[in-house]
Amino acid sequence: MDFRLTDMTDDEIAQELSVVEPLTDSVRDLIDAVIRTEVDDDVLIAAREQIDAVVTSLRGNQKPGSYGVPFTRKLHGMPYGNAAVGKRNAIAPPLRVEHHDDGSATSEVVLGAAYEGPAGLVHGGISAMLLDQLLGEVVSVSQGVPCFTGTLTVKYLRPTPLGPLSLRAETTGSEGRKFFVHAEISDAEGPTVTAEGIMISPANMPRHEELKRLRAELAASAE
Ligand SMILES: CCCCCCCCCCCCCCCC(=O)SCCNC(=O)CCNC(=O)[C@H](O)C(C)(C)COP(=O)(O)OP(=O)(O)OC[C@H]1O[C@@H](n2cnc3c(N)ncnc32)[C@H](O)[C@@H]1OP(=O)(O)O
Repeated sequence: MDFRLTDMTDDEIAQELSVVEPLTDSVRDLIDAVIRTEVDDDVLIAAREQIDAVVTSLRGNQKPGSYGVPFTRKLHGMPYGNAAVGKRNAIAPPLRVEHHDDGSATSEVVLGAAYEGPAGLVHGGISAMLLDQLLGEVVSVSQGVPCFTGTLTVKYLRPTPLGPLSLRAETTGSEGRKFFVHAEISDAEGPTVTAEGIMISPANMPRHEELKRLRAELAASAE
């Protein structure tokens, strides 16, 4: 993982997010509106012209390549372009993960028309992506080392309806740099999809103690 550092302060990050997150929500709303609109063609054509004008204005100043994952001097990651949780990425479902003292992670999410596979149901690839993200986060945060997905096994128990869903993940064991994790998606009736993951802390990744030392060094150098 690339530990590219940013000098942004907590206040500057909060200020950026206060502007960017509502913009991302508006673009998500736009995606949903385009899927479900039944307005006439002339309204669609006018909408396209307005959207193209917005794109031109945003292209006025762009990063080269992807967003990447900058880290603050407290080694707090900012994966704002991330496909599953990027705060600037309107394609990402509105997923907010909560980490708990017992080492588990949970999320409540509402999936709308943009995440459809079979009619009225969540696309299987979206379910797999959400579970993969949760598995990666639960192990990375609870173990204090960033982990990559080595193997992801997904079992679709029954169709997952669009609408409100609950997600839960926990680490079930470890062997060296390998962590075994379990996660599931549930609707009001119970689990619809389960996943087992083998998440691996790559050999070249800083270990927990090393990360703590790096954080302390960077905090001291920022004073
Ligand atoms: C700062 C503190 C916290 C911060 C908190 C931040 C939050 C941060 C959240 C991140 C959340 C991300 C959530 C999305 C996660 C993705 O989407 S990651 C992207 C998808 N995954 C990838 O691209 C991974 C691609 N593969 C690789 O990079 C490498 O093959 C791996 C998986 C890192 C392994 O590389 P390696 O370390 O060189 O592995 P290696 O030494 O060969 O093997 C080590 C052990 O793992 C086993 N192994 C190797 N590959 C595999 C495999 N594919 N399957 C199963 N076992 C395997 C080996 O057999 C070996 O086992 P033992 O012999 O020790 O029993």
